[in-house]
Amino acid sequence: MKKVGLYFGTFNPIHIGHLVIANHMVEFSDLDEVWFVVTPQSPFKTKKALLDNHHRYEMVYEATKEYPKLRPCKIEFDLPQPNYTVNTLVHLDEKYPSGYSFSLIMGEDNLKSLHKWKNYETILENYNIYVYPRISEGAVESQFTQHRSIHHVNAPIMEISSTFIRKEHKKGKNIKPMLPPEVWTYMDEMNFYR
Ligand SMILES: Nc1ncnc2c1ncn2[C@@H]1O[C@H](COP(=O)(O)OP(=O)(O)OP(=O)(O)O)[C@@H](O)[C@H]1O
Ligand SMILES: O=C(O)c1ccc[n+]([C@@H]2O[C@H](COP(=O)([O-])O)[C@@H](O)[C@H]2O)c1
Repeated sequence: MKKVGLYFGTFNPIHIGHLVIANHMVEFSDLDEVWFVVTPQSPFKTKKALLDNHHRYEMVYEATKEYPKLRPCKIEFDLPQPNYTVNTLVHLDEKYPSGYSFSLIMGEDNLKSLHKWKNYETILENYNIYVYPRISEGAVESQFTQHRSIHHVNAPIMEISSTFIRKEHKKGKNIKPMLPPEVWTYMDEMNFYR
């Protein structure tokens, strides 16, 4: 049975914060692989400045191609939008009926809003969630603090965001060290976020 951690995000673009977390999860938890699930439309986000799905996927592909345990995943491209994670999980279980066991990966910031996710109780009943630390406001709801499906992994804190990268790149600042080199090259050649 292959244990797969699903790391959902818009990845607009993927940056080294994402990559460090995913690699840490795969090296220091019982997960065998991490799949970056590129989300066309996150339920809590607007589509502003959102690159086409295929470009975001391509950047995830470029960022992960030298890491055999990290993989890009486009399963949500053909699912209804906005993309509710619970629907995607059902779809993945149908597509991979045996040999795979899926879990979620999320930052502590997302755990703080998990009670607003569609059918979050169903998610917790059926899937484990691996949580990494993240600096953020607010508190984790008490229902989640001792939950049997929630596992904390002490990954490094990397406070980089795609929003910052897009904004500062547009202003002409050098944001190259925050991106995997292949992503920087692709983004630069394609003139993204200018
Ligand atoms: N530096 C980081 N360290 C750890 N987790 C992160 C980091 N940046 C984003 N994440 C988390 O990774 C997941 C995927 O990231 P996503 O691309 O959706 O967000 P983002 O990088 O914050 O983008 P944006 O700034 O465009 O909102 C989200 O759950 C997000 O909270
Ligand atoms: O299913 C939901 O209700 C739901 C609500 C908010 C976010 N999500 C998922 O969590 C991912 C990260 O969310 P965000 O807003 O931090 O980018 C996003 O890409 C979605 O796949 C899912």
